[in-house]
Amino acid sequence: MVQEYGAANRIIIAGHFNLNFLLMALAGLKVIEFAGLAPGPFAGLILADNGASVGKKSVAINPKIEGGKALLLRLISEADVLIDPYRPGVMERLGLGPDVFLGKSGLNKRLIYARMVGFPREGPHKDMAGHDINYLALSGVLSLLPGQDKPQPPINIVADFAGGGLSCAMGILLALIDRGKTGRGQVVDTNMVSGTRYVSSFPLLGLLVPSSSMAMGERGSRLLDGGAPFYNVYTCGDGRWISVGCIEPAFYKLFIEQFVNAVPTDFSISGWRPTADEQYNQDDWPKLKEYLTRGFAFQPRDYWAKLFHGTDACVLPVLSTEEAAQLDASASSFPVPHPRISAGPGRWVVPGEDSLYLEAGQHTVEILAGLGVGEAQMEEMERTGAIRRLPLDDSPFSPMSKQFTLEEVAKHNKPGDLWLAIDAKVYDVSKFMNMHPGGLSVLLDPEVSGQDATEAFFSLHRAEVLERPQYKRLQIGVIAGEESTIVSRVTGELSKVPYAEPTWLVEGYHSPYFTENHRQFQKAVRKFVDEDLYPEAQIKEEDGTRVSQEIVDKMAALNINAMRLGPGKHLHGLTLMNGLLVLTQELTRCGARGYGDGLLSGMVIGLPPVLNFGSEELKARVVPEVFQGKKFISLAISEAHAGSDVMGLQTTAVKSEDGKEWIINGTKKWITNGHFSDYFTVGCKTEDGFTVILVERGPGVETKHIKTSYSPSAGTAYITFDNARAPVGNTLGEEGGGIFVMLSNFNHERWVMCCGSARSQRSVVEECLKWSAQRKAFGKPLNSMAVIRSKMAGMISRAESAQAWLESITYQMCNMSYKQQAGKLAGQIAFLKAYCTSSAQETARDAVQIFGGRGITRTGMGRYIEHYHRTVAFDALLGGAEDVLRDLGVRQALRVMPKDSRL
Ligand code: HEM
Repeated sequence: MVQEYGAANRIIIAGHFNLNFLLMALAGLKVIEFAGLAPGPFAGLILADNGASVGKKSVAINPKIEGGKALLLRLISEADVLIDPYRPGVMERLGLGPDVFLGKSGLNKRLIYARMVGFPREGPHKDMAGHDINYLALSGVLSLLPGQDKPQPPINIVADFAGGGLSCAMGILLALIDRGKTGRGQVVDTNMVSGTRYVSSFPLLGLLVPSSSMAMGERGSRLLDGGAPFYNVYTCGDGRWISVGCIEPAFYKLFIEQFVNAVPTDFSISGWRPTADEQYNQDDWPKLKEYLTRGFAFQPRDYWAKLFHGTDACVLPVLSTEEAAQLDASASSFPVPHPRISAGPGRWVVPGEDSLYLEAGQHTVEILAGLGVGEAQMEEMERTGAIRRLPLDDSPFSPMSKQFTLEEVAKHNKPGDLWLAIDAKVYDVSKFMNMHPGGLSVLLDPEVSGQDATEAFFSLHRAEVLERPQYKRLQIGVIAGEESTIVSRVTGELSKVPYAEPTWLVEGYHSPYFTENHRQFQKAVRKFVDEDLYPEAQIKEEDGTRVSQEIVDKMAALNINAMRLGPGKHLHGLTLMNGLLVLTQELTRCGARGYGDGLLSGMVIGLPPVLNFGSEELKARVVPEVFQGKKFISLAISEAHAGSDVMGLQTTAVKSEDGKEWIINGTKKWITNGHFSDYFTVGCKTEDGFTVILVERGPGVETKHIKTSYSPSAGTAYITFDNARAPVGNTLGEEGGGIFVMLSNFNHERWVMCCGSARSQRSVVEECLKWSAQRKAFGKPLNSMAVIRSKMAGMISRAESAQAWLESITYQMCNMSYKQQAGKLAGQIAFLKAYCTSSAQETARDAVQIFGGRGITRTGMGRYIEHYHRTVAFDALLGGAEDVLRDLGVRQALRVMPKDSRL
């Protein structure tokens, strides 16, 4: 079926019907991209990255069939932009040319009809096939490019992506601006030959100016094409490369003097050594080139990179793509969209693994359903060939409906024709086998190829592997008469594994604290976590980008943001979902520690001082927009100089001469969410002692990412305040009374951390129980060994006692005022937090022992355990280090010791 659909008939829709990306530049824009080769999708990607969609969706429609064409007309009539990547005439022949939409009685006069062809639309090559290299050739630009004997193409970057895709996207943006003024759409015409010439304007114009570097010399002998020795790439001692680009005499001087110093003193080219003032003496260039070529070979690349780092010598290492990805703040292998637009820093959606594999027709059902096309109509259209949709599990077209016997499967046991059965499902891995991350040989093993490989599979993969779309579609049917028995995560449901849920959620147990309402509430939050939060958390923890605005908006709509601050006046008038403990514990289940903190934990600890100690005017301005997820806040207390020791802080705030503003100077470190915060609740040293002030991002406030052991998704920042200003009205609490502001905050912060820690210990218990049951060692399941069971006993006891103590303290909190809590519970909470985090570390260590090598591997079976173990120390430090808290607890107790007590 797939093959019947030629490229010209497939449609990619980069647009979503119900999106609400208010903060992104192209929010709500619906783009229809007819599937083509690289440049069209790139133009679509640029639009999608800026808000036109959450990633692309694919619908497969055949426009040559009656119903298909009608559908297309409808879709395009509702679109803002259409991207046509076909040769001239194709769209017209399909009856979908620009006139149909933009003409006199056109169907969509606001449509921006972007067309992209290789050769100029009117020229002599217009009907010919071609590729990047041909467009480059015809543009004249290829003749300028370096390469021995003949020019070499610089992959397909210039014509396809710069001259084609990028130009096309720019044309669309220009047309959108124009539409904003006139209300009318128009045709945007891009061809890659002219586009290439345009992006090459400067070199091409340079050729016309006799004195320019482009006009001097032949290809390969010019300033920027490898001719100049000081603008070149050299191979270093370790075989890696370094780039040199010091064109300006001042930069060259810096470079050459340092270089000559770095090579052995007796090194020369037959007695010749370069000098700083002979840079442009072309007669010396061959000698200079040889000098640099041999000179760079004395040392490895990174030696040179370090030597010139931070200087103006313009010498930088040629990084591999992997190294370059690491340098990116997000350390993402997927390039982050560019340019960044300050209105929404980092608020784009980086495609996850799923959207890297877009299959024609993957979203046909979703998109047509959005148009109101019913199942019966879709079925009919599929029958006539007007549409193609990918099978869905529960549709009659699902592979579930195709049945095979194990004997039939066994016939497909060779390279190129390889099937296997896993958990009563049949997979055709013929095409996948060469890409299998575990290698080809394991799949060709006689015990596996054509066989029921369930046991082999589950001892090496997490069940969720088969749920990823790119693997799910390998399934071609089921084994007749057999039923799947393996359950991985059942979205929204409680786990059946013992101790995987707190007792109040387990059937047959009772609780003095929780009611049916709480259970209902838990169910609602779990659904949100499993369906929306978990998938995004897994992607973003890896790619390091922050929580999406879509999730923030959803949490705002559910009033989750407001609820996370616990009971109080701020909840008045909001649609309430009860139970902060429940909420916090469920959110922890997103299973991604950095992302979890990125999920506005800055608000959880940074906003209460505003709520409880801010002026009415300040609260009215700040609180609603933070709850609505429009602005972000963080708590900025700790410094490189002082962490748990609040009185040792060095950031100062002094009043301006007119007494109206605070002027703040100093630095803050490890500020969760700081990198994307608009507000900072800052602890400052003032004349009267310690004062907390709300500072808004503005002049004098800079934030930098700190690379910690968890994901940059948390936005952990180093903040500098250089004469930053805040109105005196932004003071939280009394001047000099900061310690009281913080004390009431500490209880809340620590208690929240206990909720998270107790819940994640439980998740580790679940992982270990499952793994020790399915993993065989020495011929028996791991859990048949007493040492393993003993470790499990410790883990379970710790998780249960943390939860029980937490529930008891929470009950006390519910029945005490903040003031009473400060007196009676600060010590209890401090002890609990220290207990939670120390037991968490013990549990993490034991879990790694149980998982073995997998427990230190970031992908595969042990990935949660690896993640947990790597990030568990955060809790033990944030909100007060363990020893400090324990001591605080004892000191609090000593304070209330009866003076007259004797043994
Ligand atoms: C539809 C079938 C299969 C799919 C989609 C699949 C997919 C994968 C993936 C994604 C990985 C990377 C590890 C991870 O991230 O979890 C992997 C690893 C591996 N696979 Fe498969 N696999 C399949 C079948 C099998 C079978 C039947 C075997 C039989 C022995 C096998 C043996 C392995 C091995 C040995 C590894 C390396 C495990 C490690 O590094 O610990 N795979 N596979």
